[in-house]
Amino acid sequence: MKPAPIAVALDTDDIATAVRWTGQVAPHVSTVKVGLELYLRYGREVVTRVREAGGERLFLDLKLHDIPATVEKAVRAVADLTPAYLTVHASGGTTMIKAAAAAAPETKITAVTVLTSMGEGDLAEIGLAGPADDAVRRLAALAVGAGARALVCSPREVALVRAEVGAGIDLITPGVRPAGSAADDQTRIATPESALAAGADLLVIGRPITRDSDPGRAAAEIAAALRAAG
Ligand SMILES: O=C(O)c1cc(=O)[nH]c(=O)n1[C@@H]1O[C@H](COP(=O)(O)O)[C@@H](O)[C@H]1O
Repeated sequence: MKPAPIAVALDTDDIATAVRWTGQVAPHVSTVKVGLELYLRYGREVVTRVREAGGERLFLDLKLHDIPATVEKAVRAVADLTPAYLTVHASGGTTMIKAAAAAAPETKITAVTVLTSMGEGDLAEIGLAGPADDAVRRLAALAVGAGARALVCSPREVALVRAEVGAGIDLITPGVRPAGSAADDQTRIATPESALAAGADLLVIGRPITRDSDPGRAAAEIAAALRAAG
């Protein structure tokens, strides 16, 4: 069976746990995501170990955001790991995103628009009053213009981002919660089925899978629900 378009967020500070989760979920999902918690502790070793455990297609979520020269060198430092996706913050601007894209031609530089944890109050506090939509749309257009080949936004903005950037750009949505699952620190959320129906290409799902007593079963259930809905 074709694996579901899900990237499981391996958010743990323990490499053995990340390897175990990967073995459990890999038969059911297309991608695994290594983020800051794991990468900052173990570096490239974790990428090797996760791949050995079956997590061949890698989403490296380092959310880079710095001056263009520094981001370019940081991207170059991990380019040989050939992640399918590598994140930068879209708010780093055009020159920074261009530098990232030039440094890793084989990887889809993935621009994070507005974090899915941010609600209207958080946005107002940093000077982005109103719903997230406008900022997400603006940052999405800027990032694609600068060479980003994938975007991260919440499931609630997928349709408007697709209308803005068209086909050919991968739209990736965290903030995914199966019905009845705790929201945790996520604010702009939707169910897996509705994120996919809205046009997402890849759903990032962490705790609803990894917190389960059987992450393999949890991933298989969400994958089956997506197949049934599609
Ligand atoms: O870039 C990301 O992956 C990301 C962007 C964003 O806006 N929101 C967001 O939650 N993420 C990541 O997606 C994952 C979501 O995990 P859960 O909330 O446990 O499903 C975490 O690893 C976050 O770092």
